[in-house]
Amino acid sequence: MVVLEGNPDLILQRSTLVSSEEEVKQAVTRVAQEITATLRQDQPLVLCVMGGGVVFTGQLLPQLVFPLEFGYVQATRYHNRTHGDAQLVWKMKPGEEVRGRTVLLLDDILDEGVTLAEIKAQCLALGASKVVVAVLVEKMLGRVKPIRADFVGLEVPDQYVFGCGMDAYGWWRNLPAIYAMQGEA
Ligand SMILES: O=P(O)(O)OC[C@H]1O[C@H](OP(=O)(O)OP(=O)(O)O)[C@H](O)[C@@H]1O
Ligand code: HPA
Repeated sequence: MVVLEGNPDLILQRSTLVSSEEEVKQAVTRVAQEITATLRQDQPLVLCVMGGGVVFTGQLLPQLVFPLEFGYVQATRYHNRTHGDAQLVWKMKPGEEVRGRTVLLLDDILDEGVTLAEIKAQCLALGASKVVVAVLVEKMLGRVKPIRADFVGLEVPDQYVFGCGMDAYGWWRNLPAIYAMQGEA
């Protein structure tokens, strides 16, 4: 069996393009327009879900033309692997600043939904008045998830995808397009 883990060049060689850079840009612009139409009066607190959310956030924020505040949370359950643990590990929890606010969570991918469901629940438990979720991509699993995203840029097939903030064994978050890793669901 070929080991892809420490071999970023091989990972990329053995992948297929899912969404081009242009498709990603268009999706981000559409999502920005949808969010603006919905939240422009809300003065939301926008929270990037680090680290995967960083590219989507960086592309989206300058296209949100209304007053907002910005911060981040960080949690992981994949640990640079291709399957997630049941348990989410918090690195930076939301704090008191969410109380009474409309919170907009920005992440790269809604896959099984465990991560965003837990972050949303945490924000609500801390007194957020509303939590809205936007993701660059949603993986089409064909089954019910514990959360639905309010805004979705692109739908991707049930394969392990990377690029645009999403890692492949820790590599390639920097790619401007989205790829599927061969042989990894
Ligand atoms: O919907 P789920 O199945 O819960 O998966 C989605 C989450 O998985 C990834 O995070 P990861 O745990 O890889 O941490 P990272 O952001 O540091 O990559 C991704 O950034 C999402 O936050
Ligand atoms: N790719 C990258 N990160 C992820 C994925 C994926 O398919 N699913 C959950 N986190």
